[in-house]
Amino acid sequence: MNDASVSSWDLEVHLDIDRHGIRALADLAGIEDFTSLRPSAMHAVFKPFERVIEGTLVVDREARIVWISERYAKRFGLSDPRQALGRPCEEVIPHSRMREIVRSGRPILLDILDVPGQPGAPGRPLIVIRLPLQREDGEVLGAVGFALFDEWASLSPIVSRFLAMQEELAAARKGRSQGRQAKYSFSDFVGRSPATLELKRMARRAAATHSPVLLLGETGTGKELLAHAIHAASPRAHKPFVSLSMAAIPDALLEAELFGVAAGAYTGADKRERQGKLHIAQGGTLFLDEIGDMPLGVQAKLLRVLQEKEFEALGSNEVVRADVRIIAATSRRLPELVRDGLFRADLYYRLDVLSLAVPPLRQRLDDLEPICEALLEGFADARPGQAFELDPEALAVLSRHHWPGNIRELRNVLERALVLSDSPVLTAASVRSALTPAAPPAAAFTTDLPPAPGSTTADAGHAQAMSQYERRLIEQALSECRSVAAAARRLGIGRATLYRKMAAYHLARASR
Ligand SMILES: Nc1ncnc2c1ncn2[C@@H]1O[C@H](COP(=O)(O)OP(=O)(O)OP(=O)(O)O)[C@@H](O)[C@H]1O
Repeated sequence: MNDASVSSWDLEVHLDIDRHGIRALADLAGIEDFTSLRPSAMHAVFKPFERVIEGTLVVDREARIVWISERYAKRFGLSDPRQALGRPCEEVIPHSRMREIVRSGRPILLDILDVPGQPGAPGRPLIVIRLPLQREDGEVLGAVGFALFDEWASLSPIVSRFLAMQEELAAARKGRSQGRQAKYSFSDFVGRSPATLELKRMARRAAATHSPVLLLGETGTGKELLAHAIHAASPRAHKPFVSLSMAAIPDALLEAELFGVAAGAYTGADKRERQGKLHIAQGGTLFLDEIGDMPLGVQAKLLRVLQEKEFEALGSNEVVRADVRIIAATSRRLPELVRDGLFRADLYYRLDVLSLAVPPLRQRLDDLEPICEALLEGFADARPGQAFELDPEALAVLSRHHWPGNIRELRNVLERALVLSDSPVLTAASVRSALTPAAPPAAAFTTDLPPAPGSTTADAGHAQAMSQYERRLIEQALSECRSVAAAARRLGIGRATLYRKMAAYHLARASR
C-alpha cells in the first residue's frame, strides 16, 4: 500500500500490508481489540490480494469509517482521506454494505459496487470484498473492505458478463419505456377555433385528475392524439402509456390481451405467464380505443377494474390491484349501443365521468389552415431542403370538402396532392385531383345525426346506395392494398373503423 497512514485522529487505525502480511493497530473507539485477531488468518486471507487491492476501508462496529486509503477516498471525491474519518460509511460510499457486515458478522466475499463518476474518473463498477473483524469470542468489532480497481483479469468472466447484462438491461428498459410513453402533447393538437381551444382546456383539466376519460368523436378527429396528450400532462406522465384497440383484436383474444394469462392456464404450446395490458400499464394510463366494440363479457370485467380497482389474469385466482387510469374512445354512439343491449349501462355511466366530444373538422374550419401548415411542415421535415405551401385557392377548395375521415383524411389528401404535383406550392387544381380518387362520399363514413323521423323513402334509398358504394370502395381498397392498415390509409379512415366496417359488410381481409 502506498498510502501514508493517518495519525492523530480519534477514530484511527493503522492498517499496513507489508510482506509479512497484515498488521493492524487500533487505538480507540470500537476496535480496541483489533490486534487480537489472529495474524495468521489475516495473513492467509489478505496476502493473495496484496498485489491487486487498491482501495481499502475499515469501519468500526457502528459502521463509521476509521480508515480509508487515499486512492479509494479520491474515488469518492475526497481530496484527503481524513475527511472521511468518523463518518457513516454510506455518507462517503453510496450503497456501501459495510453496515450489513458489522450487523451480521458475515462476510460478502465477492460483490460488485456501482461507483458514481467523479471529475477525471468515469463511474464504473468495482469488485469488492467485505470481511468482518471479530474477536476470538466472535464479537464483531468492525469490518474491512477491499476494492479492486483495475485487476479485472482474474475476475473478467464474471465482470464482463455483469457489464454485458447491465447494458442489455439498460437497452431493454430504454426500449420498453420509449415504446410505452406518450408520443404527443397538447401542442401537437393543432387548432385555433373556439371549439378546439375549449376542448384543449377541458382536456387539460381532465389530465390533472385520476378519473376515467371518455373521448367521443368521428374517426380521424384526433382522439388518440388527445389521449396521449392527456397522459403526458397528467401526474402519471413518467409511467407507461399503453394502447389497446378493441376493434383490431378478435373477441376471443381480447380478454387475454387485457388481463393477461396465468402460467399453465392453457394446455399446449404456450404454458408461460403472459402479462396483460392492464399489468403493463400499472401506475400509468391504459387507452382503450373503440370501446364501443368491447364484448359484453369483457365489459363486466372492465367495470370491476373501474369500480373495485382490481382484476384477475385468465386462469388465476390471484386478485391484482389495478392502479391504472383508463382513457376510452369511440366513434360510435354509446347511448344507442346501451339501448340495443350491446353496451352495459353501468359501464357507460362509469366511463362517462369526464367525457370530451372531439368535433369533426367540418365544424371547426378555422383549424384547417394551421393544421395544413403543421402537416406540410411535417412532410418537409421528412424531406430535407424542401418547403411546402398551400395557396389560398387550394385552402378554399379544402374548406368546402366534408371531411368524413377528418384530419387523417386531410393528411392523406395533402400527401397525395404533393405526390401528384410538380410544384412545392399546392394549388386548387392539385388539391382537387387529390380529393377525387379514393375519398369516399361524405355521408358514407359520417357519424352526423341519422335521418330525422319521417324521412322519405328517397332518403332511405340514398342511404342504401351510399352503403353499397362504401362496401365497393372498401372491397377495392382491400384487394389492392397489402394490409388492412394500408387499405385504411387509402380510404382515409382509422384501422379500427375499417375492421368494424369489414365486419358489418361481412368482408374478409385480402389473403396475401
Ligand atoms: N388537431 C390536430 N392537429 C394535428 N394533427 C392531428 C390533429 N388531430 C388529429 N391529428 C392527426 O390525425 C391523425 C388521426 O388522429 P387520431 O388517430 O388521433 O384520430 P382518432 O380520432 O383516434 O381516429 P380513430 O377513431 O379512427 O382511431 C393522426 O395522424 C393525428 O396525429
